[in-house]
Amino acid sequence: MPHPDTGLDGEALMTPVTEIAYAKVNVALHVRARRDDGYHALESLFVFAEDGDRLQGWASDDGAIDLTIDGPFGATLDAGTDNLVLRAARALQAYLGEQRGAAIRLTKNLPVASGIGGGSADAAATLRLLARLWDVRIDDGELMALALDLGSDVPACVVSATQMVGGRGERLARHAVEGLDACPMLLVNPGVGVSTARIFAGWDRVDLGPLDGSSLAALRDSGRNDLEAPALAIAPVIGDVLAMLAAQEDVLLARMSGSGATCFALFRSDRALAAAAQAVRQAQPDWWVMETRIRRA
Ligand SMILES: C[C@@](CO)(OP(=O)(O)O)[C@H](O)COP(=O)(O)OP(=O)(O)OC[C@H]1O[C@@H](n2ccc(N)nc2=O)[C@H](O)[C@@H]1O
Ligand SMILES: Nc1ncnc2c1ncn2[C@@H]1O[C@H](COP(=O)(O)OP(=O)(O)O)[C@@H](O)[C@H]1O
Repeated sequence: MPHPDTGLDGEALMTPVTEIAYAKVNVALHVRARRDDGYHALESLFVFAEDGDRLQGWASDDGAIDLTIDGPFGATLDAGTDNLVLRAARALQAYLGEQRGAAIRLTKNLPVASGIGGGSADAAATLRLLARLWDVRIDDGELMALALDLGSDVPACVVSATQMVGGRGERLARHAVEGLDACPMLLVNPGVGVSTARIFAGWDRVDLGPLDGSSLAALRDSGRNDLEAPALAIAPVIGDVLAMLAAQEDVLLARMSGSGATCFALFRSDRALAAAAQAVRQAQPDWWVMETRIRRA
């Protein structure tokens, strides 16, 4: 069946509403404690890339949510009921208590299960998309509760701006750091998917202390990703990614994001970013590489 955006002759029929599910990066991620509910208490500085997955939506009045997936990583993801796009849409329908429908097209540009919150960003973008498509206004607190129910990272992804994040992901505070806005950023994934739950389970339960997010220098010198060690134990290739990024010219900071395996590097200039991207692609043609910038807070 043709998608609603094109007729049989390819002619445009309806203009979709579009949202970008911006890739999330943890500039630093301190794990402070294991909580009684099984989640971990975190302190993390979240930034978002200017790029990510793309969602397009068309309203329908039959109450059904129809999801199609394409894009470079589309084939690695199931459009079944567990998909976070469908879970988010169902959650919003239940909250509204009415069955408005939509056809959603997800263009999956981000690798799955890779520490840059692709699924969480998709869920958040779905909430934003459907609120626009159905023209509903949701109270901020209620929107955040809906989001948290879908995953720890989803509230921060709803905002998609630089934030200090605490709790298991529900405590959010906008947090500007000089030098981060629009900073050139490279994302590299060596092609291994890692399970977030498994990486948290490998944390050694040693609290190495709070996060100082007062400056880029503090984030670089005393910031950590406490999930790097358990992730390296499961996927040692992450060490190769980190070494390659750290060796690039004019790199400001290189680290793993989230539970991995994607690593990021921040650069002093667009030129340094382009040179590093080229070097990584040349050395490792099978790795996924994305050149982007940090979204302005
Ligand atoms: C590690 C982080 C850092 O931003 O990112 P990703 O690696 O997923 O991108 C997040 O905390 C991931 O958030 P999210 O991916 O939404 O996780 P959830 O679906 O809520 O939880 C998946 C599993 O991870 C563990 N988990 C998650 C969050 C948290 N604060 N403590 C945990 O222990 C739990 O075992 C949970 O069952
Ligand atoms: N739309 C989606 N995009 C990515 N992953 C999804 C999606 N829906 C469900 N998932 C599942 O969510 C899990 C976490 O995916 P993702 O958010 O990409 O990784 P991470 O939490 O490490 O950043 C994956 O195991 C995947 O199967």
